[in-house]
Parts: sequence; structure tokens; C-alpha cells
Amino acid sequence: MKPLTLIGFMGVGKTTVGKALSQKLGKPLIDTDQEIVKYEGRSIPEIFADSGEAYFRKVESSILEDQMDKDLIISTGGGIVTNERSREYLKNFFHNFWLDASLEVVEKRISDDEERPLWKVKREARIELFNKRRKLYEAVADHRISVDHLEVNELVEEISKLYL
Ligand SMILES: Nc1ncnc2c1ncn2[C@@H]1O[C@H](COP(=O)(O)OP(=O)(O)OP(=O)(O)O)[C@@H](O)[C@H]1O
Ligand SMILES: O=C(O)C1=C[C@@H](O)[C@@H](O)[C@H](O)C1
Ligand SMILES: [Mg+2]
Repeated sequence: MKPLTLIGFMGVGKTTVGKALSQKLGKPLIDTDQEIVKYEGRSIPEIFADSGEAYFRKVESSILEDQMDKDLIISTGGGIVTNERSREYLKNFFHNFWLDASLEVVEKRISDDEERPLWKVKREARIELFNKRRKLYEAVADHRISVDHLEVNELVEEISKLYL
């Protein structure tokens, strides 16, 4: 069975749903953002500021690679799909659930979050990023789940049914 991944834009609920799914399915959860912070011993904004996004993506990709063939759930960072190597790993070795939210819902959930450097830009740039990213999630997703009107437990039910 391929490991289950949750992919999607910042704030759609990957970490939150990942935790609940992990309990329901009795499988461990790996959150790639948390793994990077642990491995680097510094925060995401610090990594972006001091080493750059490209470095962050490399570490993110090798953490993803380490999870292949493991029986677990992975909540990914919102930008994992921007890296070609990560996209190839996802497509070939993981079972990918795209949590898809409208921009309005995302904005409500993550307004003024200091932990997400790519969100701290002008609104036009956020909209552009959001639209560009949707194409990348679509390219690797095995399933698209609309999250706007569903509670965490409803999402867990839907995903569990599809993860066979
Ligand atoms: N289905 C839901 N309904 C309502 N609120 C939700 C739902 N899922 C997540 N949230 C809330 O939205 C916020 C963002 O969730 P979360 O941190 O899990 O997103 P994420 O996709 O992991 O973001 P990132 O890509 O930045 O890691 C949290 O405050 C969480 O409680
Ligand atoms: O969408 C993104 O590019 C990011 C999302 C977060 O989960 C973190 O991985 C980081 O802030 C980058
Ligand atoms: Mg997260």
C-alpha cells in the first residue's frame, strides 16, 4: 500500500486532517514541515531567510523520499509540488489526496500567519500563487477533495473510504 499524502495550498487543513486521519487509521503521521524544522533546528521563516527557498525544497524532497514504502500518513508543506523531484516521487510512490479550498476560505484560515513566509506578500501575488499552485496539485493528485464545507471528521471519513 502506498503511503497516503495530503497535498494542497497553505491553510487548507493538511496538518489538522492528517492528525485526525492518523488516529482513525492507526497509522503514524509525518508532517514534512515539522520534520524540516526538527532536522534543521530552526524555524521555517529562518530557513527561508538564511538559506533560501531552493534549499528548503531540497530538504523537503529528501524527507519525502525517506517516506517511500512506509505505512504512514504524510501531511506535506503547501509548496512541495513546486519541486520537480518531489512531484515525480509523489506521482510514482504515493497515494495523493488534494485538499482543495477556495481562496476565500484559505484567507480566513491563515490571515497574518508569521510562520508562512510565502503568504506575507501583497494580495495580487497571493492570488497568482494560488492559481499557479492549483495546476501543480492537479498534476499529481489521485483524488481532489473540496474542503470548504466539510468538517475535519467528514473529511477523514471521505478520505478513508477512498484509500483502498
Ligand atoms: N475542515 C476544516 N474546517 C474548519 N477549519 C479547519 C479545517 N481544517 C483546518 N482548519 C483550520 O485551518 C487552519 C489551518 O490548518 P492547517 O495548519 O492544518 O493547514 P495546512 O494545510 O497544514 O497549512 P500549511 O500548508 O501552511 O502547513 C487551522 O487553524 C485549522 O484548525
Ligand atoms: O506553500 C508553501 O510554499 C509553503 C507552505 C508551508 O507549509 C511551508 O512548507 C512553507 O511555509 C512553504
Ligand atoms: Mg501544515
